[in-house]
Amino acid sequence: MLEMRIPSHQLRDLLKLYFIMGSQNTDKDPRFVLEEAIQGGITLFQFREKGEGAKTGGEKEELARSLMQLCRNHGIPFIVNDDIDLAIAIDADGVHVGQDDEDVAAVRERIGDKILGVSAHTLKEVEEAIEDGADYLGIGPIFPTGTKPDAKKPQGDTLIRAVRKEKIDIPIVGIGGITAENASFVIQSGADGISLISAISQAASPKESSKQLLERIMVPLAQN
Ligand SMILES: Cc1ncsc1CCOP(=O)(O)O
Ligand SMILES: C=C1C=NC(C)=NC1=N
Ligand SMILES: [Mg+2]
Repeated sequence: MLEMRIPSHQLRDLLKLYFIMGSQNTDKDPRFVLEEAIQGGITLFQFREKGEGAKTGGEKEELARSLMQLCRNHGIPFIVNDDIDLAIAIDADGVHVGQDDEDVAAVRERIGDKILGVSAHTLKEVEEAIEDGADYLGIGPIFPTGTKPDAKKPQGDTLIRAVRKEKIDIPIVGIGGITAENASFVIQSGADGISLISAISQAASPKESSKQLLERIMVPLAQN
């Protein structure tokens, strides 16, 4: 059937509480963690099986399918990080790519109208990503993070504010070291949501942590 790119307002709602996880980000069963996070109110999920201890090949695909099913049971879109082949093979709802991954325009060509997220660290990268067909941007790291060893220098809200100052209103999610304590700061900078890994994947209760994060951003979101 005729498909179309997701409308920005719909995507903004999805980006509110964007949980990202791979099996390497938790000592628990990732399926349990995701189910809890969904119960706690996450609005979008990204499967990011990458780095030390990550699964590969068939094991990775099997976990992806299992986590995607949990999302599908609750109407949560399922995004795959970096691995375009996997995203297409399992018919995921979208992909997220970084600056060192496949060329964004080429990815857009391959995935059709699926959701396409791009990481950006400078205004130039922001403008290029938009030109190449990105639906949303992941901007960060906002704060220091221990989760991504090769993360760039933390930039606070500088770039998000600069983008909004340029009247560029593409959906934006902040990322990097985000917790319940600093979540509102990210929204106040002009982001449409927060994306994070350890604040939920390493929480004693992923469900309670998700709930608390959502509570912390509701008011700031209403003021944007
Ligand atoms: C994938 C990624 N990109 C920039 S920082 C980061 C890791 C975010 O993990 P955490 O939310 O645990 O800081
Ligand atoms: C690096 C990333 C930046 N932003 C998002 C949303 N996901 C990522 N994997
Ligand atoms: Mg990447």
